[in-house]
Amino acid sequence: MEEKTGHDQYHDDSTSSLMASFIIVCALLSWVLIHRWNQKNRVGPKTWPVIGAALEQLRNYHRMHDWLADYLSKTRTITVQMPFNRATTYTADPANVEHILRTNFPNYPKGAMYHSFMEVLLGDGIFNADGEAWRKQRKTASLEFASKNLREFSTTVFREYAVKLALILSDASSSSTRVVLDGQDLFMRMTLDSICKVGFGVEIGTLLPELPENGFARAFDAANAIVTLRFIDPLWRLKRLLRVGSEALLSESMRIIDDFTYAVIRRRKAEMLEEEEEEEKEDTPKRHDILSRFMDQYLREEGGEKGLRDVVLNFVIAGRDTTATTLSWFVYMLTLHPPVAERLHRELADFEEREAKEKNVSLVSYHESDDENSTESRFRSRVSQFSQLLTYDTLGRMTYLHAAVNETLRLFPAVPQDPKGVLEDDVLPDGTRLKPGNMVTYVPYSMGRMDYIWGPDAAIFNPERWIRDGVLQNVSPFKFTAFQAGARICLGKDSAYLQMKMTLALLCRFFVFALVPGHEVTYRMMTILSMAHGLKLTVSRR
Ligand code: HEM
Repeated sequence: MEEKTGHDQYHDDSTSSLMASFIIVCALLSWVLIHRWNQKNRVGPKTWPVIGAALEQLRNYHRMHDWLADYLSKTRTITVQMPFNRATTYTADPANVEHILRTNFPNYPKGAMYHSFMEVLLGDGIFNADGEAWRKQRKTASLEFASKNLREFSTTVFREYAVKLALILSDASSSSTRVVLDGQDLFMRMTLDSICKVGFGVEIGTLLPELPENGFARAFDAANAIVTLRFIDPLWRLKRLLRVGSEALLSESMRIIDDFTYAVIRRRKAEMLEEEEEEEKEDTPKRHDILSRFMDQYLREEGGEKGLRDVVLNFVIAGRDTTATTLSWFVYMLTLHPPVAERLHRELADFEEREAKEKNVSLVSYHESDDENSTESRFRSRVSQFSQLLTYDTLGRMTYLHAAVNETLRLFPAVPQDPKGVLEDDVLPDGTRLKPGNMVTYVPYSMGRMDYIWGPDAAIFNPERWIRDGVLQNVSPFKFTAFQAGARICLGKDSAYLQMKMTLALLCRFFVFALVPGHEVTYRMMTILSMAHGLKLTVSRR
C-alpha cells in the first residue's frame, strides 16, 4: 500500500476540518432557520436562538410603549423572549390584570429580578418591597394618608405652590418679549417642593422665581433612566463591575441623590429633637408630614437612616414625577384641543362666580386699569382670591376637570408599564401560561389605547367619555389602570388628584397655553412617562 506523504496527510486533515466546519455551519443555519420557521404564525415579536427578541426590543427601545401597543392591539397578551431563556409576558387584558393584581396577588410580587434592578435607587422602600417589609410600610403610610391632618396640610401646601407657579406664569405672560417656558420643568419643581414639604416637612425652594439649578433633580432623572435600561440590558452587571458607561454615571448620580436625602433626614431629625424639647415646655402642635411618622418607627426600631433614606426616595419617585408628568401631558393636550381648554375654562369661571356670590366675596377686576403696576397687583390679588375658593370639597365637585385629568391618564399614564415577578406556574384567564422566574407586565399605556377596551374612538382625547348626564362615571381599576389596582393600588391617588386639580384649576382659569412651533413632544424611556425634550410653551393671560 502506498504511504501517505506529509502533504497528503495535511490535505486530508484540512479537508475533514473543512467538512466538519461546513457541517457545523449547516447545522447552525438549519437550527436558526427551523427556529424562525416555527414562528411564522407567532403574533408577538419573533425571536432568534439564544438572544430571543432582544434585537427587535433594543431597536425599538426609544418607542417601546408604542411598539408594545402595536402588538397588543392585535392580540391582548404577548410573550417576549429575552436572552438566556428568560421571558416577559405583556398584557392589556383587564381579566388578566385582575387575576395578577387581585385574584392571585401573592403569586405576583415585585420579585427578585425587579428588586435587583431597582435596589440602587429604591432600596427596600415600599415600591421595591414584598411580603412583610411591604406590608409594614403600607400600613404606616396608609394611616398617614387617611389622616385628616395630612389632607388639610396638603391642601394648604398645594395651594401655596400652585399660586407660586401661577405668578411665575404671570411674569412670563406680561413680559414684552415672548418668554418660552418649559412646562414640565416647572411642574417638576412644584411637585418636588411640595413632596418635600408634605412628605418630609422641609422647604427646598426649587420654585423660587429665579428657578435655581437643582442637582438632586437632575441626578434623580438620570438614575431613573439608567435603572430602567437595566430591564433590557443583559450587560448591566458587567458595566457596573467595570464602572463604565451608564453604570458609571449611575453611581455618580447616586452619590448626589444620597447626599441630598441624608441631609433631609438629618435636618428633620435635628428639628424633631428641638420640637421634642419645645413640646416638653409648652403644647406645640405635632408635625403632619409623612416622614415624621416613619421616623418615629424607624429610629426606634430597625433600619435606621438607611431605612429612612429608602422611604424618602420612594416618596419622591411616587409624588414628584408621576404628578408632574401628568400635569405636563394635560397641558400638552389642552394646546392640541382648544375646545377642551374653553370648556374647562367655562367650568372654572362659572364656579368662581357662583362661589364668590355664595361667600359674599367681591372679586377684584384686573382688566380695566391702564396702569401696568396696578393691573399686575390686581391680577395677583385675583389669583389669590380664586385660590382661596379652591378646597378639597369644591375641587371634588369639578366634574369636567376631573374627567379631563382621567382622560389624560388614560392616554398618558404616568406609570406606562408595571412589571411583576412570577413565583409559581400559573395560567392567566386568557390561557397564557406563566413560568416561575419570568416576569409579567400589565401595560397601562397600551390599555388606554385599545379599541377593544374603550371603543373605536380609543385614540381620541375626549374628556366627555367620562361623563354621563352630568355625572362622572366610575370605571373598573382593572380597565383604567393608571393607579394600579388591587392590594397595591396607589396610596397617593386622592392626594395626587387634589394637587393636580388645584394646580390646573388655577392655571386654566387664568392662562391660555400655546406649544412653541416645531417643539417635538415625545416620551423618554424611564419608569415614568416623562417628556424627552420637556414641554416648551408660551403663555398668555385670559
Ligand atoms: C398622577 C399621579 C400618580 C399616579 C398615576 C400614580 C400611580 C401609581 C402606580 C401605577 C403605582 C403602582 C406602582 C408599582 O407597582 O410599582 C403607585 C403606587 C404608589 N403610589 Fe402612586 N401615583 C401617583 C401619585 C402618587 C402620589 C402623589 C403619592 C404620594 C405622595 C403616591 C404614592 C404611592 C405609593 C406609596 C405607592 C406604593 C403602593 C404599594 O406598593 O403598596 N402616588 N402609584
